[in-house]
Amino acid sequence: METAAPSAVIVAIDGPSGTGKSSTSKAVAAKLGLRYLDTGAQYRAITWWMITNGVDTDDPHAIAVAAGKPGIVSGTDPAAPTITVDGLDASGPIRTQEVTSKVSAVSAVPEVRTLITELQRSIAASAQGGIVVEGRDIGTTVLPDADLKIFLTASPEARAARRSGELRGKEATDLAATKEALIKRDAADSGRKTSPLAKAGDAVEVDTTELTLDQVIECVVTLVEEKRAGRK
Ligand SMILES: Nc1ncnc2c1ncn2[C@@H]1O[C@H](COP(=O)(O)OP(=O)(O)OP(=O)(O)O)[C@@H](O)[C@H]1O
Ligand SMILES: Nc1ccn([C@H]2C[C@H](O)[C@@H](COP(=O)(O)O)O2)c(=O)n1
Repeated sequence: METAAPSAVIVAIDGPSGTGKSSTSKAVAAKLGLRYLDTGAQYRAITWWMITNGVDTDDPHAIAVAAGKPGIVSGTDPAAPTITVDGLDASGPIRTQEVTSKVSAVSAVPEVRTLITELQRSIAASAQGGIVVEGRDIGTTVLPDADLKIFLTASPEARAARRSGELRGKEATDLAATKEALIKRDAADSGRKTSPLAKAGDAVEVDTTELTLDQVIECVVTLVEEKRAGRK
C-alpha cells in the first residue's frame, strides 16, 4: 500500500532576539522536508544595502525613497539558506555589529515592511511542500493564516549568554553589554508602529530558557506532526 506524502504545512515562528528561532526553524524544516525562510536576514540585507549606498539610516524618508531599489533574493534550502542583494552574496556582511545596530530603525519604516512582507508572502506561496518562516511579525501580519504559530521566548540572561558564546573569538564579548543591546533591539522591535514584534493570539508559546536546542526542536517537530495528524 502506498503511503500518502505528508500535507504541505506553513509554520510561523516568532520571538525576540536570541530565543533560538533560526536554529530551531532550520532544524525543524530539515527534519520535516520543508523549506525555510529567515525574514530577519531580509531586513538585514536591505539595511546593509542602505549603509553601503550612503543612505542615512536615521532618516525614515530617505529609507522609504530608496526601499524599492535593492533586489533581495532568499534561498530557502534549510541545509544551505542563502541571501543575495543585487546578485551579491550578503550572508556575511549582514551579520556585522553595524548592521545589527541599524536594522531596527530600517525595518521600522512602513515602506520597507510593505515591500519585504510582499516578498515573504510570495516565497511562502511558492513553497509547495510547506515552509517554516521565522521572524517577528509572521504569525500576526505576514502569514496570519499559518497552520501553526509558535512564539519562542527566553530570559534576557539566557539569550545574552547564547549570543556571547557565538561572538567569542570574533568580537569583544561583554555579557552585560550584549544583554543591554538585545533588550534595546527588542524594545525597538516591539515598540514600532507598523507590525511590531508580538505574539499572535493563537500562537503556542515555548519558553526555551531551560531547554536545550534539541529539546526545542523536538517540541516544535511534535507540534507540527500533531497539526498534520489533526488535518487527516
Ligand atoms: N535552547 C537553546 N539552548 C542553548 N543555546 C541555544 C538554544 N537555542 C538557540 N541557541 C543558540 O543561541 C544562539 C542564538 O540562536 P538563534 O540565532 O537561533 O536565535 P534567533 O532567535 O534566531 O536570534 P535572532 O533573532 O537574533 O536572529 C545560537 O548560537 C544558537 O545555537
Ligand atoms: N519579521 C521580521 C524579522 C526581522 N525583523 C527585524 C527586527 C530585527 O531586529 C531585525 C534582525 O532580525 P534577526 O536577524 O535578529 O532575526 O530585523 C523584523 O522587523 N521583522
